[in-house]
This record gives sequence, C-alpha cells and structure tokens, in this order.
Amino acid sequence: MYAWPASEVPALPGTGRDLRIHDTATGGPLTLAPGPVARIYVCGITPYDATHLGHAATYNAFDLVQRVWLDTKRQVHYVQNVTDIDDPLLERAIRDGEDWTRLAERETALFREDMTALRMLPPQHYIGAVESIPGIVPLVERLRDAGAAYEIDGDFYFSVEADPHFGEVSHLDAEAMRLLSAERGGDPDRPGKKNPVDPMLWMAAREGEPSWDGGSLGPGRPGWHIECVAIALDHLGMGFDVQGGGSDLVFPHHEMGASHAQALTGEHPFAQAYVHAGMVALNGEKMSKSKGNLVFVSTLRREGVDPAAIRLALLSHHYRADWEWTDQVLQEAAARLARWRAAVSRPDGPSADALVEEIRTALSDDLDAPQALLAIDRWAERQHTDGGTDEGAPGLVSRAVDALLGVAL
Ligand SMILES: Nc1ncnc2c1ncn2[C@@H]1O[C@H](COS(=O)(=O)NC(=O)[C@@H](N)CS)[C@@H](O)[C@H]1O
Ligand SMILES: [Zn+2]
Repeated sequence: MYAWPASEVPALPGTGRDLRIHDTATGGPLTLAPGPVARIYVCGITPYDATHLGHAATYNAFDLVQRVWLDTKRQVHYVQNVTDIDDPLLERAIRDGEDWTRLAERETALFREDMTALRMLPPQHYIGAVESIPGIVPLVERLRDAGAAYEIDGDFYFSVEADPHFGEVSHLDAEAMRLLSAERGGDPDRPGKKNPVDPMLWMAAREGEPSWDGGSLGPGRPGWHIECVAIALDHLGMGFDVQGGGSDLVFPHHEMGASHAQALTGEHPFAQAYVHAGMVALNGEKMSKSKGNLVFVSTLRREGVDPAAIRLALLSHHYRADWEWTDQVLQEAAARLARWRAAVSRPDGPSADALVEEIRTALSDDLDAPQALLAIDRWAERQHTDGGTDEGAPGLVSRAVDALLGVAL
C-alpha cells in the first residue's frame, strides 16, 4: 500500500561514519557493514490508537538509522508492515461498533499524516498483512510439510524446536518466555501444544470473524509473527541488516520471526542485528493502547505544537532509554527549537565544519542523538556570545540538522 511523501534529505560535505549500534541478540554494539543498499525491516503499527508518542519515538530511532546510512552515501531499502488484521484490531472495532477495515484505513491514514509531519522518511515498501496473505499461506504449508508446524483443531502452530537457534534473540528462559507469551497474544495453556510458547501461524476461521482462503490449511487468518517474516523475506531476503522495533517486540515477536525464517530457509541469521527502542511512558506506565494512557501526535499538532518541537523532544532522549513524556520535555524542546532557528537565521557564525563531524560521531555511536543536540547547542551558544564570520555556517547547520536529525529549522 501507499506509504507517505519523502522529505528532501539535503546533501552534506564529506561522508558519515559507519553505524555502530546495540544488537539485542549479541547484547553488545555491532558495527554494521551493509552493502551499497542497506536493508532494514521495521515493524509497523497495528492501526488503532495511532500515532502515540511511543510509536513516534520508535520510528524516530529507525529514521536516524536511515539518515546515518544515507550520509555514508548508501542507498536504503526500508520495509515496514501494517498489521491490518489481528485480534486487538478486531476487538477495538467491535468495541467501537466500527467496521474493522474502516478503522484500519482511518488509523493508517492518520499515521501517514503524523509520519509526514514529523519528517520520518517513508519505507520503499509499506505492506499490509491482509495483502500479504496469499504469500503467507504457502510459507505455513512449507513449515507444516517440513514437520516444523502442527495442527490443533484447524489452527496451525510453529514448533520452536524446529529452529536450533531459537532463543538467541531474547536469551530468555522458559518461564520468562511463557509469561511474555501469555501477556502478548500467545496461548501457552492451550492443551495439545508441544511447547507452551509455540506461536500461531494460521488461525482457522472463527464464527463472525473475517477469514481468507488458506489453501490446504483451510479458511482462516494469519498469526502475527509469520506476517512480518513473509513481508521481510519477500522484499529483503535473509540476512538483512536491521530488524527494528520497540523493546516489547523482542519476545515473542522478533524471536519467533527469526525462528520462522531460519526454519523456512535453513539459513541463519534472519537479520544481522536486532535493534530495539525503549518504552515511552506517561504517568509512570508505558504508553499503551490497553492502558489508554496515550498522548497522540495528532492531538499535539491540532493544539498548534510544531512537529519539529515534537521531534526534538524525542531526540532529546537516547533511543534505547525508557522515559516519561511530560509537558516539560516538550517545552524544553520548543525552547531549543526557537534558539536554533534564531541562530541559523543569522547571516554568519562560527565555522560549523567541526560541528557536522561532532553530529556524525555522536549518531554513529549507537545513535547518540542527545550528544548531537548538545553539540548544536554549543555552536548556537558560541554564535550568540562570540558571533562569527563564516557566512556559510548557518546554512550548513540547518542542512545538517535536517539531513541527520530530520528537523527542519
Ligand atoms: N510506549 C511505547 N514506547 C515506545 N515504542 C512503543 C510503545 N508502544 C508501542 N511501541 C512500538 O511501536 C511499534 C508499533 O506498535 S504497535 O502499534 O503495537 N504494533 C505492533 O507492535 C505490530 N504491528 C508490530 S508487527 C512497535 O515497534 C512497538 O514496539
Ligand atoms: Zn512485526
């Protein structure tokens, strides 16, 4: 399906540094060495309650990954899905008495608007789960025929034993896995399962629910993890550079996705690096649909908040940190934006050549955006107190802040 319009990425002098980023699977920093086309899959929204600031913070992290790669003169192949069929989506549609396809379309459209306003670069492939079903069915049949999947009353489960690398993304023990599986859409207590955490691949049609042709599987709809595997394998292939999402996707979602793909192809790894963003909270609890403690990008925009200030608020926290959204965070970001805009509207200033390198160094070091912001603060401060004679500096700062941080001054 259609993504959203790309904002222009200004060219900068010189070249950026290769990205060193924290990989959940190895538990440490990994210096990525993508080919000329860097490949990234970032899990998209389940389209209701879009776009809250937790979503925005996570997509901001992977927008930075893209911008660092573009600055190293690479191309980027970015793929993102929309989970436009899933239990929580159907439940919300029933709660609100709305047709589930209308709800999905409306919320996806709002997400596109918010991403455009925040100047997040769009994926080249923006793919819905529903449109992927014809590609999902044969993968489930292949897993079943290879003995890596089994049936219980028409539902098909993936057997985690089928992948010798299972557990290498999250490194969780069986008990922790079982708890998270129950919390995040799994059914560990269902009788007949080989392993309690074995996840659903294909759910047989339920009374009153949408279902699709499943070939030899029978009518039904896809499980959550296989959707992302089908889309990633179809557009990126095995061994792509980054699988991204928030830290609540480590298990079961990204662990299972890796195992599905590794069992399907016999190759390893699914992704070179598994990168996870921290959780944004409000009033002490992770912003989440189930808790309803959400701050929406569109609400802030409707209140007249500059999207660039929202972006700076996100950038002022390290992408892996869990943090609390407060009005103060937004106010500080708005003040910083005003200072920077005043600085780059001056006709000259101290040379910004070193600043561009400072921003590059900070971002290439596990996306340390807070450090990059402080470097820009220092340049603006120096210009304010000492002035400067470099007439190209304000323009260079403005282009660097846009290209590397996505903020239009
Ligand atoms: N409070 C939060 N803070 C940071 N990121 C969050 C928060 N809540 C959700 N996310 C992230 O936002 C992205 C979309 O979340 S979602 O709408 O629930 N959708 C899904 O997780 C699936 N559609 C992925 S295939 C995920 O990467 C998720 O980890
Ligand atoms: Zn996903």
